[in-house]
Amino acid sequence: MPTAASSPTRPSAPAIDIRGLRKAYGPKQAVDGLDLRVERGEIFAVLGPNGAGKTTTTEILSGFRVADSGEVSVLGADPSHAGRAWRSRIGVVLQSTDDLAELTVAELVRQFARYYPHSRDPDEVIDLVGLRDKAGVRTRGLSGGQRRRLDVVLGIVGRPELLFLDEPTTGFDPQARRSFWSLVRDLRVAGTTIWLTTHYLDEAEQLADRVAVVRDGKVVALDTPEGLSRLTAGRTQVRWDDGGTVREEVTERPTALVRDLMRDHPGEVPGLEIRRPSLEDVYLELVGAPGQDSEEDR
Ligand SMILES: Nc1ncnc2c1ncn2[C@@H]1O[C@H](COP(=O)(O)OP(=O)(O)OP(=O)(O)O)[C@@H](O)[C@H]1O
Repeated sequence: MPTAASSPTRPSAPAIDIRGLRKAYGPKQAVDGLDLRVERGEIFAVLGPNGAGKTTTTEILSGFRVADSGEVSVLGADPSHAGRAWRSRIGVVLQSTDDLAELTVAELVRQFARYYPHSRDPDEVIDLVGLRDKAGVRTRGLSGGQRRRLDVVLGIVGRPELLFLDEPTTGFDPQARRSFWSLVRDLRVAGTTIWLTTHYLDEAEQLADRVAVVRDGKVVALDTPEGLSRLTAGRTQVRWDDGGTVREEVTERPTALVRDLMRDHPGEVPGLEIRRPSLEDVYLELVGAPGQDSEEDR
């Protein structure tokens, strides 16, 4: 574990502090004035659709890409100028790594472990993600989901204080996702701060202490998963058949509305449906429903 001397960040300082972050690719503003603060020890999810700017932000925070403007502090340092000691304190699982395909899983993990001063036992970490029976297989022979699990091993073998996971469970089957989630929770219990980007709502809901919903490079909502769910509170859809026409009202007082409908319709209210919007409805409202034009498609 890092000593106080190797860890210049004050315990109360955030793990990540982002102010006014911007990054464009030509005319495309991928990150458009992002402000975020991630506390130490939390699992922070960045949830958004394809093209929302999640990968670009993660690459800037982990020192793989330089921002156009804004201030970024990660474990007390500017990632674009941070050195080897800083890098040994973070773990990164970016999308689509394709390195050293001729090495076996065990050889690659051992090689990575040597880069870090306080690395974990390579065999133990390989076990942890269920790749023990693939330890002797060349990495190019792995399936997509197995390769992703190997990426995760490479991200955590250095025992990072802060772990970046960019859409880590893409290509996982449901069982692998569940065991990955439990691994992430264990890492948090061990004190690791986790930055997790995802476009899976259930993943953010299951894992995150707080969730930033991003769209077009901006934060459109930031709260705990429960707080985001509360955005649906007080909004109930009541539908009924009004002489052959389907009517719908969104109301904070569904009981009163139904009472009025019962008065107008002695017996059954035709086609009565009452529905509270789910968290998914709220998310789609925030980021735009599938198929709806986003900046990416324009
Ligand atoms: N190297 C690049 N050159 C040009 N445009 C890019 C580049 N990388 C990303 N973009 C564009 O910037 C926007 C944000 O992309 P980014 O990959 O950061 O989003 P994302 O939220 O991670 O999406 P995904 O979930 O698809 O990975 C997109 O419109 C993307 O097409």
